[in-house]
Amino acid sequence: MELGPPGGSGPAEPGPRLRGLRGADAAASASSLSRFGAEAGCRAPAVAAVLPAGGSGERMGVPTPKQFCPILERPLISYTLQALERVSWIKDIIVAVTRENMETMKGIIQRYQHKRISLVEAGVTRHRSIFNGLKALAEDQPNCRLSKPEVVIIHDAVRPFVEEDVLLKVVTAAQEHGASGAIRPLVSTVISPSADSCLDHSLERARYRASEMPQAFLFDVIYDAYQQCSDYDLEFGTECLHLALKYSHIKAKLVEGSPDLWKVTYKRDLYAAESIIKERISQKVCVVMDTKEDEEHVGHCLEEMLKTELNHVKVTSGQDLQQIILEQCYNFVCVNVMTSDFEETQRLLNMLEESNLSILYPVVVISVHFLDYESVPLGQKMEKVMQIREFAKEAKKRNILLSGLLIYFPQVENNRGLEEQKLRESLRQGTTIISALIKERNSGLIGQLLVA
Ligand SMILES: Nc1ccn([C@@H]2O[C@H](COP(=O)(O)OP(=O)(O)OP(=O)(O)O)[C@@H](O)[C@H]2O)c(=O)n1
Ligand SMILES: O=C(CO)[C@H](O)[C@H](O)COP(=O)(O)O
Repeated sequence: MELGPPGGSGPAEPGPRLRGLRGADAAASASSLSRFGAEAGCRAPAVAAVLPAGGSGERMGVPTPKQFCPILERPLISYTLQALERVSWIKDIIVAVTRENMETMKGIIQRYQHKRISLVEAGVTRHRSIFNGLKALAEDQPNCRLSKPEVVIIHDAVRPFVEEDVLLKVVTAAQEHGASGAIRPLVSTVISPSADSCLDHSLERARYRASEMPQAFLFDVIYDAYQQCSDYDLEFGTECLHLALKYSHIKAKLVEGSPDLWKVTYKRDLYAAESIIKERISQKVCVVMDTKEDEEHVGHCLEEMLKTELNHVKVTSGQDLQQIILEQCYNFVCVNVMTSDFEETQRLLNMLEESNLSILYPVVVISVHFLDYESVPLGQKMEKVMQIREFAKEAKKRNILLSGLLIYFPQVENNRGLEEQKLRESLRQGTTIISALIKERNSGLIGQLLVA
């Protein structure tokens, strides 16, 4: 079986087109569904997805509905859309949003270049929102523009870390069983309180599971269920699998999901989501060298030190920058030896601007300058380095977080041993600073010239 993304290690492929990448990745994703189907003895079904996104996020306790809350300055829902739209075999993605948030949603689709999205109006409950989404795909509805899929995925807009492998599993199981949903082991025991708030009974935790999303259904199974269900179900129901059982008599196949499928519900979940995203985009660092200089070996020393300090991170040299950008590296260390010019950094910034890399994630660029700032008077040499503020202001407009780092590099040779020791110390300190800038992605530090 060939699954799409590599086990959740990297960020979802961006909606905007990164030149050259999308075609190959999309083909791999499309073939994953047909191969999986062939192995299971069935053909690849037509698949669409419905995303309820019409809630107000009361439990989050902030005025903005949680699906529009920013994570690294991008709304949460955009991450979920990104995770679904990179799966090429999902033909249509229907998003249910309230009338008052319709323009906001259109703005998000445009700004982050999301594809294959149709909007419908949300209902006053989650079930009503989902029903509206299904109606947009049903052939019996007037003005129906979309074609009815064989299988429909239902996924909450506030579960951003859904991977292709679990989507594939629920879709294939739905094709065979009529309905399927992701489950997780329970974290806490479920108990039932009596009317006077005393324990009535407790469930045996090992026998129960938490029902998560995504879920998938043969379209007719779930659409028929929604058409038959009562106002009470639509008003108070929380489980689509239950509707399929109650009204279409289909027992859903349950599929084990990953811990990352959890629903962003409370404020702390936003912090958790941000940490996961930061961690994912910090896994690769590219070191770009100024190859004109003789002393470039210090650049290589820095590269080696970065490899030891960030031992779980892939540190590569930037020989083929185009390729590295295509591979979605979001962190660049631009090494300038014995110069305060920004030529190399500027070249990199231009390339980043040409690519669409920073549309979805902030890209960190650290302009490193090896300078003998102890014996050379700072004045003239530093003038150029100080321009970093201006560069950074411009770069920020394109979601690039630029900061500068001075590493002590002795020019005059007097006490070799001592200078060597000072250089190593400065390199070590520089490595720690670089690591912090990449991991934290703090836009408050842009334009700063840090000294190691
Ligand atoms: N009338 C509604 C209510 C909820 N949802 C969506 O259903 C998903 C899961 O619901 P939930 O986590 O309960 O979201 P909220 O209702 O927004 O949260 P809360 O219960 O805290 O108010 C979310 O994507 C939410 O936007 C929806 O489309 N229409
Ligand atoms: O996990 C789910 C389905 O099993 C839903 O996300 C959850 O039940 C939605 O319920 P609510 O909108 O009331 O939070």
